Amino acid sequence: MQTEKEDEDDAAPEEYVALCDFTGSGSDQLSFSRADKVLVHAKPSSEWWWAELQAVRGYVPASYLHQGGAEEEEDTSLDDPWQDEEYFGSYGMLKLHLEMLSDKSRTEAYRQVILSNSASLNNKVVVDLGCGTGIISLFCAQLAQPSVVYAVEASSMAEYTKQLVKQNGCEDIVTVLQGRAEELELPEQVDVLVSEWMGNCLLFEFMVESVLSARDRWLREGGVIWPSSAALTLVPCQADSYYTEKMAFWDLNSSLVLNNLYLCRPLAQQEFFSKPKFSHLIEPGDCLAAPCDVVCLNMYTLQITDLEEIKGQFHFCVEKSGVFHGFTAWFTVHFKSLETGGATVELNTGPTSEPTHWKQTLFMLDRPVSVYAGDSISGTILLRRNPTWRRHMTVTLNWNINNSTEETDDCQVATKTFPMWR
Ligand SMILES: NC(=[NH2+])NCCC[C@H]1O[C@@H](n2cnc3c(N)ncnc32)[C@H](O)[C@@H]1O
Repeated sequence: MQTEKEDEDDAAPEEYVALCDFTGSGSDQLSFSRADKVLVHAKPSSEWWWAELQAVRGYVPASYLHQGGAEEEEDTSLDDPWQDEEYFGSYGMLKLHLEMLSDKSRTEAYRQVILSNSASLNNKVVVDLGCGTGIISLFCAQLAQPSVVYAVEASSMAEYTKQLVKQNGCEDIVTVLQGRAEELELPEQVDVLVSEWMGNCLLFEFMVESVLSARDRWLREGGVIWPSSAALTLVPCQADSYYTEKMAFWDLNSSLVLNNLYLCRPLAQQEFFSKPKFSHLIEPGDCLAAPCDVVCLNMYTLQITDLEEIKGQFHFCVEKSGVFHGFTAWFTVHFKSLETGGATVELNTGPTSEPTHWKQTLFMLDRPVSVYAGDSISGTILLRRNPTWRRHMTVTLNWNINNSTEETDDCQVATKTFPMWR
């Protein structure tokens, strides 16, 4: 990738600060750690710059660097790429815990896991990572006889969790440890690591990284992790009411104000369709094809580095003619039984299950397309983690539509990238 530019003696390199760690691949990429001061000598492209650190030169990803004076180094993006202050601050209040505890499917799935494995949990050492109010730890203590449950919780909710454990008579089994799992030590390895870590579109919040880090540090050889696997499912869908509400409203004379508001359409597209819609409830009848699992994660083998970019493929056969407004995504997690041959528990957040607090995630196309039974929609999905804001990602969908009708063999190819949220 060398150009004569990089070989020139530079006038004056610019100093940048690294926002997070970068491990170069290949001999011409320069590795660095968060907060390193990197000298940028040339910017041959918007994505890769030629830089120097401690007299070593190489290519660096521009998005990992931040230029600013001393005053800007106070910028939170340097100190808190995980936004932990805001993140754990929100979990220190009841709102999110009330939402999760009120989610019957979610809470009952975890209760079922403990109940159906109660015999095997006898005398086991369990850690509940991100225990919140401690409900899963209480299930363990009340429905089984583990020797100990370490309930790990970083937010200030842990103070109340300690009282809840005592109030429910479980203090001889459940030990609440307040702190980020990454900064805590447990007195022993564990037999079982259980956590409810799933975010919108499965990965948002990237709490999964904390689970994998805890697995690598605390789970003994042959130990069990719950959930044991996770799948992200996608389907092409109609979203007529959402489209009408947000976009058709601006068409001539369709809105209540009976004026020409047509010029607002590009604004509406940017404002309402450029990001995914969380908490979307898709009707089963809105699915234009059979859903497809596009990503499958094995929680025993998944590595933290795998989370940077996760790719999936799909091929949908349109089963009924309709309007292709977008894609809807949801996830399913499985809890393998501790007992050989025991039943696997499933928590499915899709449209054919009881709605959960996650509901589904809708990715709207810029323009709806009519599709007909027999057409096919195939392509790829790419979940790319944000190198700076570590709880965020972008979702890129590439698709092409193959019309089934003989007379036209036109194939419409398209792509769209959705930030979630940065
Ligand atoms: N399913 C989700 N999307 N969120 C539900 C679980 C999140 C709970 O885990 C806690 N939590 C999240 N990450 C951590 C961590 N690394 N260490 C300790 N507690 C954590 C967080 O404070 C909250 O109480």
